Amino acid sequence: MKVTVVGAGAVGASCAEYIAMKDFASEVVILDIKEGFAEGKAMDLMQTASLNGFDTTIVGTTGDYSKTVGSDVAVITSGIPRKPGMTREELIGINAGIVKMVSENLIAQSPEIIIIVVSNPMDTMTYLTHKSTGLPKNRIIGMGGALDSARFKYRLAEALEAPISDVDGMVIGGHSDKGMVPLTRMATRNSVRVSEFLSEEHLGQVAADTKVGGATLTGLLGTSAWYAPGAAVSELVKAIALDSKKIFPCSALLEGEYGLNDLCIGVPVVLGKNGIEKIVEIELDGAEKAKLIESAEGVKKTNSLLN
Ligand SMILES: NC(=O)c1ccc[n+]([C@@H]2O[C@H](COP(=O)([O-])OP(=O)(O)OC[C@H]3O[C@@H](n4cnc5c(N)ncnc54)[C@H](O)[C@@H]3O)[C@@H](O)[C@H]2O)c1
Ligand SMILES: O=C(O)C[C@H](O)C(=O)O
Repeated sequence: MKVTVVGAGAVGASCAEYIAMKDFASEVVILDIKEGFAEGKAMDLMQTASLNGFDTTIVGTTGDYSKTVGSDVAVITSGIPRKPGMTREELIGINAGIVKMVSENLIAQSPEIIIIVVSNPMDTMTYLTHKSTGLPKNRIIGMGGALDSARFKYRLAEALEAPISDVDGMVIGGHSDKGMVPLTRMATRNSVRVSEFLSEEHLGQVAADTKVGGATLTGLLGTSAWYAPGAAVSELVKAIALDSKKIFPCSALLEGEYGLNDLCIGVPVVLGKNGIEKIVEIELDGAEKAKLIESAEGVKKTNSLLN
């Protein structure tokens, strides 16, 4: 499997590192516009290969898309991150132009490519990629829910004082501070609903902390996070590479599912060699449905800013 990562910044480099460490890809190409930056990141990462025990070849390039030819999967991380106090939605002005141009360049070299969109505001950037490229809907995937769910599990484990490996849970909805929908009712600790252990108030706090997970880290770091985003992307790429049919919440183009149309938003999907192999419609209760609809309204409002 050949993977291209566009953007050699914090998230792009982290994606490339985790993909290489998991050792399922033959080649990772990192592309950036900053002269020499991707080449430097690729060389530095290649010098970890004998230490970390992987055989993936990592190549860097400054803007030469011919190096990406024949990629099976591309990850778009190019664009600006937010600073403390900003929302993801404020990034649309600069990032929309970048994501549109990058996706066109990728497809010109690799017509069969599967694209994973990471740049923010991610749901709107995923929608833009659908609208501007016309690729089949299974081949454009937005990464947000996998990260938000990892943060949800972190917060649940903290509240439960339990190991994270004992905890399961999922976040659907838009990848935004307000739009995320952590499914607290369905979250479990080793198959037992977490509501058996945590009060409604405590679970409400877990959900609130999960929703501002990205903003909290941006406040601490001065720029947005990269380790968990990179790890989340690597899991999606791995599921495609290994055709594993695992379920992740991803931003997918909806055409009636969940009663929603003409937007990309986080819902559970089955990932395999064809990208999104199935959108899974789970039974939501009234409150969860209402939150998802409100989240979709927020995403559509941001989509309306695309020109
Ligand atoms: N979806 C998610 O869950 C998630 C998680 C973390 C970050 N993000 C988003 O990912 C994006 C990248 O974040 P980061 O922290 O890596 O930023 P960063 O500034 O560290 O890196 C961005 C890189 O993109 C490059 N770039 C800009 N224009 C380009 C172009 N036209 N072609 C190729 N490269 C280009 C820049 O030179 C830079 O190296 C941001 O928009 C951020 O909000 C999304
Ligand atoms: O918070 C951000 O702006 C980056 C990313 O979407 C995240 O959730 O870490």
